[in-house]
Amino acid sequence: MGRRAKNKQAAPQSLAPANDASDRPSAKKLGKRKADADIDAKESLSKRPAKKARENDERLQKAANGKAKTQAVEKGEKLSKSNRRKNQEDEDEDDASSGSSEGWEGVSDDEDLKTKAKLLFHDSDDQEALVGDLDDLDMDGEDGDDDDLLHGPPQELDLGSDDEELELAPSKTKGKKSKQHERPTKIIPTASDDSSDEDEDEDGPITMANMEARSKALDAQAAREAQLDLEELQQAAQAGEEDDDFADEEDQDEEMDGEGGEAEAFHLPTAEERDEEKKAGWPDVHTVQRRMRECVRVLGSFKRRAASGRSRSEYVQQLISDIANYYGYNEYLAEKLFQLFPVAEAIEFFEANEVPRPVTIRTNTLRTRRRDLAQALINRGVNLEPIGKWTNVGLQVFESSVPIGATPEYLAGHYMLQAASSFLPVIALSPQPGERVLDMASAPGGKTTHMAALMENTGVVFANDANKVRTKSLTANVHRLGCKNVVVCSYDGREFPKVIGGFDRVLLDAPCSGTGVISKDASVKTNKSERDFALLSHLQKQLILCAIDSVQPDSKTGGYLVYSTCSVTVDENEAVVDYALRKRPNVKLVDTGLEFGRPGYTSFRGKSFNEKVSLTRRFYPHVHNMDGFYVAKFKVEKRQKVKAQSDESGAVSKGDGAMDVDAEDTKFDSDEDKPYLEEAKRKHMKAKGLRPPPRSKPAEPTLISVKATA
Ligand SMILES: C[S@@+](CC[C@H](N)C(=O)[O-])C[C@H]1O[C@@H](n2cnc3c(N)ncnc32)[C@H](O)[C@@H]1O
Repeated sequence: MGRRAKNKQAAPQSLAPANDASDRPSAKKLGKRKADADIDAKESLSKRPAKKARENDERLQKAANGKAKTQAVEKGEKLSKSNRRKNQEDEDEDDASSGSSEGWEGVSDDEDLKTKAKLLFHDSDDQEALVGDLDDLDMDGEDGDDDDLLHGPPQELDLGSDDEELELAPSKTKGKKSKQHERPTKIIPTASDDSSDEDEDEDGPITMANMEARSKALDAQAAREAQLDLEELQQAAQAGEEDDDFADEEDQDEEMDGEGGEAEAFHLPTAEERDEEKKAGWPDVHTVQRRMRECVRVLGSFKRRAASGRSRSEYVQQLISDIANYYGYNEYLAEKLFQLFPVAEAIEFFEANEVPRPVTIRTNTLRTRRRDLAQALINRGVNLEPIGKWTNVGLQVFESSVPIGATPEYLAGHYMLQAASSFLPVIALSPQPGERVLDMASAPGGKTTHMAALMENTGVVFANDANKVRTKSLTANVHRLGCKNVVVCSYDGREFPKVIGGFDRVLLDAPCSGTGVISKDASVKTNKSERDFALLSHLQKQLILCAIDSVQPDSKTGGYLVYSTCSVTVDENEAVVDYALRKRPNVKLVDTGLEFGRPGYTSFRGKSFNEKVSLTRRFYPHVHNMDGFYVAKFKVEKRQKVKAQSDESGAVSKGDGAMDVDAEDTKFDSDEDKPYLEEAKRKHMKAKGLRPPPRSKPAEPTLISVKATA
């Protein structure tokens, strides 16, 4: 348990811009934080984009006064996890969104899958490695985390999950009167975000009558926000390097501290000192905070601020080590996540993982309309608002006097409790009425039921999940929501398209590490190792090839695959997509059609990916105030086996519009992952005090699809 995790659980964070113009890090949070709790609380609020700080200064001040009190108490104490949760509940009596995911988790049983996978791949060379992998997962099972690994993060699965579990979800506001003006942050900034408390009172609660007008106002506000963001970005670009501006502020702060005689010169521990410190026990939380702040500051302007003789990597190492300690991650994962962002932004990401995401529901349009649902829930004392203009079925719940997972409307299937990020892959896939669609890893069915609704209960959705136990909650949700076009089945996804193929569209919401949903399942912080990522990536690569092969390229209306995960790591996202592009030249990436999200990486730490990977989209808790998520959309075209033909001049040409596809080259390539898997296994054995076998000789490099150009 990290210092941060022990000591602090803030209220839901700043408003998150939905447009890409504002997809940049806001003020450098940690750098601004003082150990002083009051200031810390204010700064937590200051994470709002600068324009909001300008426009909402008064409102923020008010809010800060309230929050600072609570946080001051929290800061000073070391709380156990349960105490922390309790504290959060008390603190958030007025905060309907916080902590509500607790207790929704579906616990899955992977026995079936493991047995099945062993049977399935017993005969196949390609799959041998996988059988080994699953055995390895068994070893992990000793640590109790193989369930996650095989079945994806439970918290992602919770969000549309089992009824009983939802009913357990505590309503933080039970018995409290709905107070529109005290609502927490929202996923998308809207008109009311920028209005003062008085404005909000004037607007009053949402009713059926004013909902449309309110929606329009939200859209207009979002457009204004986008414009402001753009202006801000332009100003920032003109003003020069942001980090330096920020650092200057810090310098001033420090000078002031110095005047008060409080500032001490910062000493970056050496590697030996760090080791000693670890043995002796970590320094107090204030020291760690200060050190992190200093490291961020120095790394923001290294040449100017670094102590002489100290390298950048020393600061980075210290910072990662402190992040791991402070937020409670294993160092491997802390480093992996840290590497995804610029330094100051990384801190924002880790901070965001300490804060619950807003509670959101998806209207089931098979049963009701959003405005009718909203009105019915408002009448029950639920305080809610449309999520944003990018979805016409989502509602964000701010507070509720009834358990949101047990209202008559919920039981009648009028809505699904579902994370906003989970809407995205379905919006991207955009299944059409009358189509044949496969949801390859579908339990507990949040996305399946969304697709069934978009298809207006026509056509057919094959909802598959390898885990039989989990298909029970899937079936329950399918029934509750009145989906009549869904066929539930339970195969290992890697059996498709042998089981059945020829789909107009396929969704592969892949089993993943869950690094995007750490705020819901903190166990991810410590139970994911290098080996897990290697195994998961391997499984995801196998699944994606099967998903591609299950799409009907001739489909008159579709021919699409959407690949998604609730993880932010490159191994599970861009690397998998890039692999699919290499192995299946008959697919291409297309625009997801999603209005926001950051582009996928085209290069990352020395690895280069297909440049079209920038069409894929990344979503982050600290940027979009939704779970970390990744979405890629492929168009599958006809496979053409065209051998290269030399023209008369001897030059090699391809057939008209054809791709070079060689059956051998496009099989799943276990060899590609083999070294990583082996290395991971060696490390695992070493960690267990076992002697790893000698490294096998690296295989001769193989030629990939180069027949035409050879
Ligand atoms: C991220 S969850 C899916 C969530 C689901 N799409 C939803 O929206 O409710 C991943 C799912 O993959 C399933 N799974 C794991 N390995 C699988 C495999 N080899 N084939 C098919 N499904 C698998 C897990 O049981 C888990 O339910």
